[in-house]
Amino acid sequence: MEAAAVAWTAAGVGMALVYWFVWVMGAAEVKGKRAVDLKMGSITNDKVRDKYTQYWSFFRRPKETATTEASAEKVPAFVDTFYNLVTDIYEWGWGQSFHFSPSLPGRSHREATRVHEERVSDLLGAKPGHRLLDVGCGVGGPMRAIAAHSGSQVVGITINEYQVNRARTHNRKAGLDSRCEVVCGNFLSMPFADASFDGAYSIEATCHAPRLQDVYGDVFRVLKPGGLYVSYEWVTTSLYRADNSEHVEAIHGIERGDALPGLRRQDEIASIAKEVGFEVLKELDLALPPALPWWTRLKMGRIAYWRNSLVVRVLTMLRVAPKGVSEVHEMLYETAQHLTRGGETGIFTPMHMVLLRKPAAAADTK
Ligand SMILES: C=C(CC[C@@H](C)[C@H]1CC[C@H]2C3=CC[C@H]4[C@H](C)[C@@H](O)CC[C@]4(C)[C@H]3CC[C@]12C)C(C)C
Ligand SMILES: C[S@@+](CC[C@H](N)C(=O)[O-])C[C@H]1O[C@@H](n2cnc3c(N)ncnc32)[C@H](O)[C@@H]1O
Repeated sequence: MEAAAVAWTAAGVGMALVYWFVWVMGAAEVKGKRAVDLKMGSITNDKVRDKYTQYWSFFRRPKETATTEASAEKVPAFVDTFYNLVTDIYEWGWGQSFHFSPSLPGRSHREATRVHEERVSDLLGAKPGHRLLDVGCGVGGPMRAIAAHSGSQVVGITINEYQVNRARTHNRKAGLDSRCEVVCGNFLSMPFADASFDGAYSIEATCHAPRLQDVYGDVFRVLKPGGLYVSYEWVTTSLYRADNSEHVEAIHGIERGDALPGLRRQDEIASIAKEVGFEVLKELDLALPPALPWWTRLKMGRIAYWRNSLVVRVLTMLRVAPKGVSEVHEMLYETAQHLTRGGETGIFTPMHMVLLRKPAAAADTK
């Protein structure tokens, strides 16, 4: 009798622990995504591993993906696959804004994220009546913050259909669907009319473009003359040394784990903007002091990543999550180490900000 009671108690405690670990601890803090709801975008469960393998073999040597025209053309499709694989994990472990921001003393990550997004809105001078373009909008965290802060209309574009659906759901839930619209498409050739936006922005998204000229050129085309464009770019800084193997390893690690066809140098951005016709009004690395490190959030998350990895394994074993999720999670964990290294050494920044203007007298097309 006593043995039975012990067994029942142990079973009860076990169940409670699993519940706590997976449903409670594994649940989104403020993010709206729980571990038990992890999907791999529009990839069916039986294809997750194959898709991950295909992704990995394509981006294994990131620099080569941009150098031949044939492989550069394939980049958007592989970026789409990447976001099918990672979107739910990002939402679960990070939130609805897929970018970094400088830490703010005494303020939460959520607040620091919002401040970084509102800065874009303020740089653009966004206001009610303006129609803004969000280039590479993810699931729309920045779009909702900017629409709420400025009162403007925002149209977002993403290559990934699954993100379109997530973003629309979040917009509806936030009561912002009348001011936030989401379109599935390629930002290298956008389905928008010439001179149809008052302003545009991209937050940590154009780094996926094999040629920055293509995306900047198309943003230039859809902006009204006099319209402003703000971009937060992922770049290597002047501290990066191509003959330093540690530097090379960190940068390759960042490129491989983030679907990047080769990072650009910080000093290339403004000249590319000018090449397509923009005036450069401001250029600043927002990660430089007095800004506090953006990578501390990644470092602080280590215990949570360990827990997440266990949760993902348990869910895969229980067949709640598809096979292959653990590999994707592991890849992200390694990417986080490379990003941290890039931040600590100062060879990489994810927030090189440029404020650009299409000249008032510019022709409507590039
Ligand atoms: C701009 C891009 C994405 C930037 C970041 C939002 C993401 C870069 C690396 C991601 C993560 C790394 C570790 C994950 C962790 C192992 C997991 O348990 C929970 C999610 C992570 C923290 C995940 C979250 C998003 C990132 C920080 C790129 C793609 C251009
Ligand atoms: C790291 S996420 C950033 C999302 C959003 N800006 C944010 O901060 O939350 C990069 C985004 O760029 C989009 N993207 C990448 N390449 C694209 C392309 N060729 N066309 C359209 N969107 C693209 C991805 O689908 C994703 O939504």
